[in-house]
Amino acid sequence: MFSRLSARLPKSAGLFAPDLSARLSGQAPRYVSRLAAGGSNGRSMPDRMARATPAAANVDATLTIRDGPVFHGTAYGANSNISGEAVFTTSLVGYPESMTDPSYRGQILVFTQPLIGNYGVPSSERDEFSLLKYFESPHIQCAGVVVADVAEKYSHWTAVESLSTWCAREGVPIISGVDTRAIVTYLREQGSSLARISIGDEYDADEDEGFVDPGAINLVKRVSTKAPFVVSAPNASFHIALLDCGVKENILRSLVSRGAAITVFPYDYPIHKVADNFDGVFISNGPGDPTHCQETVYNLGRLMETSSVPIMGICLGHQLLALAVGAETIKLKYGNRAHNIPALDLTTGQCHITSQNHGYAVDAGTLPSDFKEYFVNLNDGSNEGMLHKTRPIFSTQFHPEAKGGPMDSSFLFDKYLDSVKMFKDSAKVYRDNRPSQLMIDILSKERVGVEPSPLANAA
Ligand SMILES: NC(=O)CC[C@H](N)C(=O)O
Repeated sequence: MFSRLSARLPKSAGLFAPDLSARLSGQAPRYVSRLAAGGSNGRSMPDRMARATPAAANVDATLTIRDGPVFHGTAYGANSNISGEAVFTTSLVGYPESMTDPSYRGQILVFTQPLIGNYGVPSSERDEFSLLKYFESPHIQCAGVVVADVAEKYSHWTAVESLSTWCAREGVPIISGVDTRAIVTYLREQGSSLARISIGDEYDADEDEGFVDPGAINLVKRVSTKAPFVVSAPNASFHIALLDCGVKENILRSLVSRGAAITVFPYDYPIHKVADNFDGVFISNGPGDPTHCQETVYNLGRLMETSSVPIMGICLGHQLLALAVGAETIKLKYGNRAHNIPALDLTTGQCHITSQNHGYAVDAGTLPSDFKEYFVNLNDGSNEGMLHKTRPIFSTQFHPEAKGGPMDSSFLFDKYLDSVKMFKDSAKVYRDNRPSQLMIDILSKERVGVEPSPLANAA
């Protein structure tokens, strides 16, 4: 496998030559870019769904970073030209989980781990709660994949197909045989950037309109369920309303495996109007810029004003809750995407190794006086959570459900559900015959009307 990698590298290095010795000596790396030549040729990106066929063997692929370098490699996966925001992840394993995480919608995922695909791709098997066992949503969510060396041969007891076959079926291209060290060096220094993967010999070097900016789209709308559905443990003893901004299966599993019933609502559902029928409200992870979800921010503000229900949010859910209480979010230069990021619990002094995938963060300095910072990132000092000083409301920027990643912080689901149980027990109204109980029987048991990822790039 590595022999093929090194066979491809000289070609890539000829087009893009980061001077690593200069970098080691502390000077800025030099990039040789082909962007200087050529103008727009007016060719637009072909519709990705129309070309969702496997890339032929030994076909060239190009990764073009807007206003940046161009990398040439080999095409795998789908024969599709795509565009998105190039971001990198330093996770070593968990590519099926990351690629199906709706928070990656519209992004080109660059793996720093040089070999991806070696344990193949598992099946769409479901567990006892009807949740996907091995994926975080039913489809690949990222727009494209960049990897130094894609493994065509795979081996694992859960594997049913190769990474390349899976991507071809899902309309997602892979570019391999590129120097991901150089790409990640660029993204770290310039920040997450718009980019394109083009298959075949031709590519548009600087056609601006060919770059789709997922930051300008309400991606949450694309990944959220279109109608409420229910996930429930048998004999569930409490009922949670979850706002689906792109929820990962393992968030649902983390709640139902602890005895919850969950009604999952579309992200813009007026949750404040139904919260009284539930024992807790949960806000999920999701893609894109949190400021695009103004309706959700408004609804959450009303919820916190009108109800004392326990609330927990994860990642985008954390950012939306923060916006709802008047705090601000910022875009990070290149974000945090990894499975080993240290977050310090400011209430205990304990450090937890966390799973993360985000490009935005809450500005802790803007939190209102009734909230305090809960966790802080020990790598870059960014905010990792907030906690209401007196009420059962908290949220985290990292992912306590992991998948992939370490389970250090899964205790936060117990903490949340303890407050849910306490709230239920202390409620003055008898809560077991509420309309929400009926919903468990009549609602769909799966996400409703969610578009597969390739449509994210359609006009
Ligand atoms: N995982 C998430 O929920 C990501 C949140 C948000 N889209 C961000 O990038 O910051």
